[in-house]
Amino acid sequence: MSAHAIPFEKYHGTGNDFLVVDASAESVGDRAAFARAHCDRETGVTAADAVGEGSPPGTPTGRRGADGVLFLSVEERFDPTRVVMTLVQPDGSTATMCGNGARVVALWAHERTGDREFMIDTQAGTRRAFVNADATAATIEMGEPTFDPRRVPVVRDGALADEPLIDEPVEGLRVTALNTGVPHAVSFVDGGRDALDDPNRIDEIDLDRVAPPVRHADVFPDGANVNLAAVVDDGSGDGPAVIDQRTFERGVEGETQSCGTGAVAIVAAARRLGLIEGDAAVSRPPGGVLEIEVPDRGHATLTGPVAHEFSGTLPVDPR
Ligand SMILES: N[C@H](CCC[C@H](N)C(=O)O)C(=O)O
Repeated sequence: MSAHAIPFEKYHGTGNDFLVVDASAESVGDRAAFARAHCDRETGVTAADAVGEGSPPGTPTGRRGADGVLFLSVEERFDPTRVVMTLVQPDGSTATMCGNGARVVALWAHERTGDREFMIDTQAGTRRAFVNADATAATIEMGEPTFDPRRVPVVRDGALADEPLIDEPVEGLRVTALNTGVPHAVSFVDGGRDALDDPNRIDEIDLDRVAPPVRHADVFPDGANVNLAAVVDDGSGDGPAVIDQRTFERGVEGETQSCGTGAVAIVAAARRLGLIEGDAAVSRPPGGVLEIEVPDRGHATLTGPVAHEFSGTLPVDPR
């Protein structure tokens, strides 16, 4: 292991946790190896790697490792300030977009610049981001979700080649396929987290068993993140719809505490299937509460809490 260590910071948005490295100040030659080593849930980064000020161990996620490394560079010569974001995942792959990661980027950039509005350059496009007045939450414009099979992407032969994949069986789950910056499969189940009497409720499903065949199905040439969703309130009364969420993430190859592109995908799919009323909804992944808007046209938005956990240094070459 090389002795050379670089500064990092750890943040999370609704339990989706990320290491942040300032890519304009630090150079990491092998980003995939860095992410694989330090994101590992058994041997990766811990609060014990923290130095200086920051929250003590027992921080909100409190777990070893992370769901990815955000390599960021701020470009203050633009107005609003731009931040170039690259997310390298625990398996070493790069994701084109990450909703909770982009919310972390906004808070990180706010803490550096004092600004509240940013343009974040992702591989899925440039996204506007806002930090709230007391810097406890951030909103991201997420682009327009698409069900277009060429853009999810979904690949099928013959007459189905140009058809979107809507509420159809794939490897044992009924799913709807769409892209919200990254590919998602959404499967609606009956009981929400609190429906304790329902044997089919969302938390009774063995996601680590049912998701991988869908995630690797031939119809998804780039793979897919796999979401379970239960409509708890359809939004026909007072207030927005409420949906419980669980997501198995490509690149993490496991369930995460929260997924922002997944939350947007669930709300967009629920609208498409006529399961909810209105264009605003609340999604409740295990790690917290996200607010989503999916208007008929234009950007979806994603809002939710985001927090700094601790700062420290890590070996740049962990092999
Ligand atoms: N957690 C992220 C999604 C990362 C995307 C990634 N897992 C992939 O598609 O490879 C989010 O909040 O949107």
